[in-house]
Amino acid sequence: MIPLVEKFADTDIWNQYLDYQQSLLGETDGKARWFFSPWLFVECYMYRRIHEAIIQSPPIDDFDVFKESKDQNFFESQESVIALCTYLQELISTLEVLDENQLKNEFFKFLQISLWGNKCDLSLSGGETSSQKTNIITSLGELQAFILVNDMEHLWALLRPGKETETDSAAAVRVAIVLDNSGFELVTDLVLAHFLLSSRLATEVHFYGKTIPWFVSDTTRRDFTWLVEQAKSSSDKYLSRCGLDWESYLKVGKWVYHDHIFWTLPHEFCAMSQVAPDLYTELQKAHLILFKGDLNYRKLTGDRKWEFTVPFHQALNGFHPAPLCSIRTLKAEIQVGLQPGQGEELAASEPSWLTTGKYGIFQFDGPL
Ligand SMILES: O=P(O)(O)OC[C@H]1O[C@](O)(CO)[C@@H](O)[C@@H]1O
Ligand SMILES: [Mn+2]
Repeated sequence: MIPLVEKFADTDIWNQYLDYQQSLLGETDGKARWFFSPWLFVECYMYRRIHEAIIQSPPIDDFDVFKESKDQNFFESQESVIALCTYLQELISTLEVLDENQLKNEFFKFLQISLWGNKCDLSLSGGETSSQKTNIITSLGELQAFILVNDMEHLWALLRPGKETETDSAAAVRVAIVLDNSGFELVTDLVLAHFLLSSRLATEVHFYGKTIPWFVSDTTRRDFTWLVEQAKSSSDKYLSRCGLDWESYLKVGKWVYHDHIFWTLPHEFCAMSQVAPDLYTELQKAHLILFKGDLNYRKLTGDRKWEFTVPFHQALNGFHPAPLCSIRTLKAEIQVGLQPGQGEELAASEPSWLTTGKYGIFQFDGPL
């Protein structure tokens, strides 16, 4: 693990972190290196080194090596994307007549769509195609059995109409979504955000993406804008309707896209208030923060070898800008907040339960 040389916004922080990792090693350990240093660190470092190679190579210094596969994932998921947008637009026209229970059911549906959308990342599949080919809405029922931690009720309690915390019905309700993968997963997140606004469960949604190409399929500002443009220019009337709505949400500021270098640093999130206090302050403005995906979960929990039953709140190690929820399919060998015996039982019947993306969680850490 050699220091970064090319001057970039995060170069110094990265090199300090390399020194820090080296300082954790004993005299006989040698240099920090692949297969020896913590996986979270070396894996992030690999993607940052790819970026270093690119920025050292004008005129392709803003080339995104993963762009083509991200775009392909979106195109290959067309049918599912259209099915989702059709469902959403038709639902919106009936929203006024839904009672509270029906609204809650729809909210839960969009949350689950966003959860299973996280199966579609390109890092786990080694860059091989990982698009969504079936209609996810009709599969939600059978997938429910694979949700290991389900705190959706807490999210409802936090956002539902007439919630206890509501003093002024016109008050702003900000939901933050820390994005993960572009392509199909991003569509599921946008559809969820669209539903939140249309149903007035939220008044503004803030998205957080990556400043550089990351873990193959993660969303950058360019991916985000590209996807909205693609939707807009689609020949499908529901998808193009969604694209137009998304564009206008962005224009009027009901949707805001933010990037910050912190998301592509190797630090766990409990270091955010120190390393990126401005971002921490920004997140504190949210009523609820949704963290999408596996890598965010690893960073939330510090990617440590926690016991399965350790409370989520403890694993967060003081990270609590606002009530937050991880929405993640399991792809890495870490999981906290399970019932006693739950992890052991799964391990006995299915040794790869932690890494295949088959299982999912909605894991919530509420108001303090
Ligand atoms: O896109 P996600 O859900 O963060 O998944 C990425 C995951 O894939 C891997 O790169 C490989 O399993 C993990 O390191 C990482 O946590
Ligand atoms: Mn990802």
